[in-house]
Amino acid sequence: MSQVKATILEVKNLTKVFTVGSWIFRTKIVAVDDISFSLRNAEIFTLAGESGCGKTTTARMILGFEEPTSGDIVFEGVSIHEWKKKRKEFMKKVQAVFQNPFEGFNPLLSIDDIFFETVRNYALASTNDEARRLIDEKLKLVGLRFEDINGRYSSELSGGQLQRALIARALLSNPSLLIADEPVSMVDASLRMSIVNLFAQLRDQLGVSVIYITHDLATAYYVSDRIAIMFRGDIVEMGSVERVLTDPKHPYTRLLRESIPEPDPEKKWKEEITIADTEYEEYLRKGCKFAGRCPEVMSICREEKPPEIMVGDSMVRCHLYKK
Ligand SMILES: Nc1ncnc2c1ncn2[C@@H]1O[C@H](COP(=O)(O)OP(=O)(O)OP(=O)(O)O)[C@@H](O)[C@H]1O
Repeated sequence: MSQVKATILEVKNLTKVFTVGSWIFRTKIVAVDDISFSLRNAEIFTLAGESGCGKTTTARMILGFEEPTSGDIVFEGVSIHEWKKKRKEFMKKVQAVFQNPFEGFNPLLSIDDIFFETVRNYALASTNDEARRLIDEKLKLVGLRFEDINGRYSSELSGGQLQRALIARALLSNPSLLIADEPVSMVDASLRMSIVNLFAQLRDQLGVSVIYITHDLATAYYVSDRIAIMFRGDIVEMGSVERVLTDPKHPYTRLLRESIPEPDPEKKWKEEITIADTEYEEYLRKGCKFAGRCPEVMSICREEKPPEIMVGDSMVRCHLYKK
């Protein structure tokens, strides 16, 4: 009998509006526009879409780094507003793995020191021996040994080794949720699959849930259970990865599957944001935000935002499927 897994995270009508531009030209960007999804225990859920669709902003709100404009996030049955009062406990349970492994460790400290510091910070062990055993155990899970990090600095490890070490450090506190934002886009192409595979292994061995954020539909297909495709702040399609990527319903998912751009390792978050006017328009469009590019556009698409429509077991936000 297949067991229904418990829900670990619920994202409810989450919205984030940024105001950008100079005082002469100010405009609003609805970076995340009323999105809802839930994540079950031991599930890998991918947020995919082009640059600027709101994936990272969603992750930052879940992690508590960004305040939602409206909506709620409920983790293990407790709202993030409540978790704010227990920040350290929350951070033990929800760990992040970011894109650039070279920025993940303080270059002035040896990696073993950083691991011991994390153990101390979260009070995860009462003796040095216990700390060492814990560190060994987590390194082993990601295919590293203590000798690989002992007395070594981040500049001495390869990108792949560093990303594994970052994942091992994230596991020290036995988190129930890992948020991995483009974790392999700066890792050598030949090593990407092995790192992505680690997430599946951690899900299966430890029951960890993972939010995997990526541009790369190939690794998403390989590793995820479910996927949400985002476009200009909206989730336009969501369902099992098998269904969404082999039989996409939304015209944007179809387009994305054919023309997914490579993640750009040079690209970093910039304080100053300049995007083309047409893109601003897309964020603020009142009907379907994809209407301007959709090969199957109808007049209603420019007028009304499509509702969430269930097609089989998946959700599609597209007027084509209105009954
Ligand atoms: N702090 C901020 N201030 C103003 N605008 C922001 C801020 N953070 C994000 N944005 C804007 O919100 C939109 C969504 O950005 P976000 O980084 O969430 O997208 P993304 O899908 O993760 O893209 P990428 O893959 O490039 O990181 C973009 O237009 C971005 O420029």
